[in-house]
Amino acid sequence: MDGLPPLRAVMTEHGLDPRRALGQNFLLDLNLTGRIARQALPFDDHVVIEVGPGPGGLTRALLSEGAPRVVAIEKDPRCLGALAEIAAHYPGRLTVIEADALTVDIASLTGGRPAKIVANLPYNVGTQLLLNWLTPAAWPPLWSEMVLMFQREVAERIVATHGIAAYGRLGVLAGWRAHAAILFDVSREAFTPPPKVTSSIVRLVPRPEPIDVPLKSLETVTAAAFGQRRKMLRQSLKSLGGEALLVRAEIDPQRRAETLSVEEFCRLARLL
Ligand SMILES: C[S@@+](CC[C@H](N)C(=O)[O-])C[C@H]1O[C@@H](n2cnc3c(N)ncnc32)[C@H](O)[C@@H]1O
Repeated sequence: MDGLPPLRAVMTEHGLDPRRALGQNFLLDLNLTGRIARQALPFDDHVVIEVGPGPGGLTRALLSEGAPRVVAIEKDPRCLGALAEIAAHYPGRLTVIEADALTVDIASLTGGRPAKIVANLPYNVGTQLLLNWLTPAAWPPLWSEMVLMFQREVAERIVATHGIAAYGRLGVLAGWRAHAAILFDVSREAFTPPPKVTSSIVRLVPRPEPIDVPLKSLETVTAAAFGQRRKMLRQSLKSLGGEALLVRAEIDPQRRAETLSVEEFCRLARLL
């Protein structure tokens, strides 16, 4: 399709037998990776940051869909040969960094240009990576859009709002910074090897206006509230001021955590 060898042949040539410890469930169908890459259009002058390119299915799709510049961070050195072939096919457009993405400051990769993050994330570190990108104090964030694959259950927690069973700390932190939506599901069979569960593609875009509140306070209040999510807030927030705190925030002390909007959590956090 793009003049490069089929991904299955690439895996054989480079000895890329998938490793579970690295969350390696590869997408080998370029039609599917193309569909994912197109969710991040238009690329304009954005740098696309991809975490975990593996044998390069999504990387190839991003480049063939016109991303002017892709910076890919991969922890597994076995993938570097296959990725170097892609870089040679698209001169000057792909940079591969061999690193653990958890330790990379992505601000150092954009060269001051706007960025989009597009990735089929390793499941074991996906949530932590998302939190690393969501929570820096700087506003606007350096990403103008993220298109990310998660296990469906995690995706549901990211997009959940108040009143929904999956709503919890992750939904509050995501909602504090971004508007998030599930775009479509990807079945287990699409991966090599198939994971245990269905996956979903999530899009996040920054909120139009930031909500000014210290991250630490927001984490403290959501941890306490959702740590005892069945209890009334006057009980679950007892150690943080309980009823008096809730009254100051003009929130009914008899409510439960999952009924509070992101804005209400932020109001409470600001009073801590
Ligand atoms: C789910 S696979 C996706 C591979 C490829 N993007 C695809 O869609 O076929 C996750 C990839 O992330 C890499 N990876 C795992 N942990 C990582 C980390 N901490 N930092 C960077 N890459 C990591 C794995 O080696 C693997 O290539």
